[in-house]
Amino acid sequence: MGSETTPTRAAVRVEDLVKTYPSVRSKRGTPAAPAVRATDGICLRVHQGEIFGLLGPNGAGKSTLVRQLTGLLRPDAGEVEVLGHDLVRHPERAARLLAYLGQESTALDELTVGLAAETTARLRGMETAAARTARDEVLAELGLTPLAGRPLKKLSGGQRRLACVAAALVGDRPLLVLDEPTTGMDPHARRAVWAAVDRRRAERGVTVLLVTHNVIEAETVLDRVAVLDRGRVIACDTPGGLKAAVGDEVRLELVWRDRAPVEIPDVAALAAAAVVTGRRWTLRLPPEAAREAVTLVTTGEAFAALDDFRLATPSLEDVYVALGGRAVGADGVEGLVKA
Ligand SMILES: Nc1ncnc2c1ncn2[C@@H]1O[C@H](COP(=O)(O)OP(=O)(O)OP(=O)(O)O)[C@@H](O)[C@H]1O
Repeated sequence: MGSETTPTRAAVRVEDLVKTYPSVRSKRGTPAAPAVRATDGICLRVHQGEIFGLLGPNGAGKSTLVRQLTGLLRPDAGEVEVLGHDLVRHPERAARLLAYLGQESTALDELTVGLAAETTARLRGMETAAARTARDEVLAELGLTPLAGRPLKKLSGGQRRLACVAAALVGDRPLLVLDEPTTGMDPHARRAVWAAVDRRRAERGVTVLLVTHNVIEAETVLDRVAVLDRGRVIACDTPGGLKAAVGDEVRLELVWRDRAPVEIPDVAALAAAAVVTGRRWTLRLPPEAAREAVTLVTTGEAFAALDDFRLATPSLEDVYVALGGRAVGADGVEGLVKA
């Protein structure tokens, strides 16, 4: 008995969640907007203490899903349970269970950074003295102490976002729902955010549900990730598991100095398999074929025309492309990949 592992408790359980935004009738000069099924039968389990990511293209339904999870948007059908509480029947319980950082948060704009954190802590039930201690701790943790007296509306985009993260972190909620929390932040601020999140997970078993477009960040912070597309979960696994699912192909990126030497027949053959973006070619090849391609482009005439090359094992971005044909840039910019 002692050797058996106890099943991890689900912090979040979502069952067959559906939300359709109704159609909007046409008005003079504007076309009618059809109904949109933004979440289409989503089922998810997020374990306690997990950092769980939602990844997917624009309009996939991520924000709609998290707004339903946080009790802000009533689903048409389905179940949402957070730490054993039914949030479809009792959406008012969400405030006690979770902290939600939405994509656009202007509610705190008039307050100073210090007051935003302190007021949020008070609203979450802390006494004044405890709220002030929590405020000072979180501002120090995120490097915001020098900005404590500045109103949020007078900060830069990244600083304001960091102040909103500070407000989300005070008050010790067991579930943090963060919709693109690090947008606009510099690497220093991003690291401070992830260190603060990790500390709460390690010390208090906090669960984190994170919406992100940044696949590189996702690879480094997430325990598991669900990929959403058109309101459905199309894959759910660890980043490693998802990458294994795309096979053992490696990615070869070639950047040509001026133009690719396609008059060399072997280079022309590579071109046929490449995704071409200006001077950059991206190829996905079995390891042996990738080795041959590297030999080809690093010798003779082809090498003279080559500016740079990179060989990499699959990334989450490759998983994404393999799953849906869309690419997400490390900077969060999306585009359709022409196969
Ligand atoms: N209030 C609304 N009324 C009508 N349609 C909406 C509304 N909000 C979102 N939608 C539509 O629902 C779909 C899902 O939108 P949602 O904002 O959930 O996507 P998302 O994955 O969060 O996208 P992004 O990555 O751009 O933030 C989209 O087609 C969107 O146009």
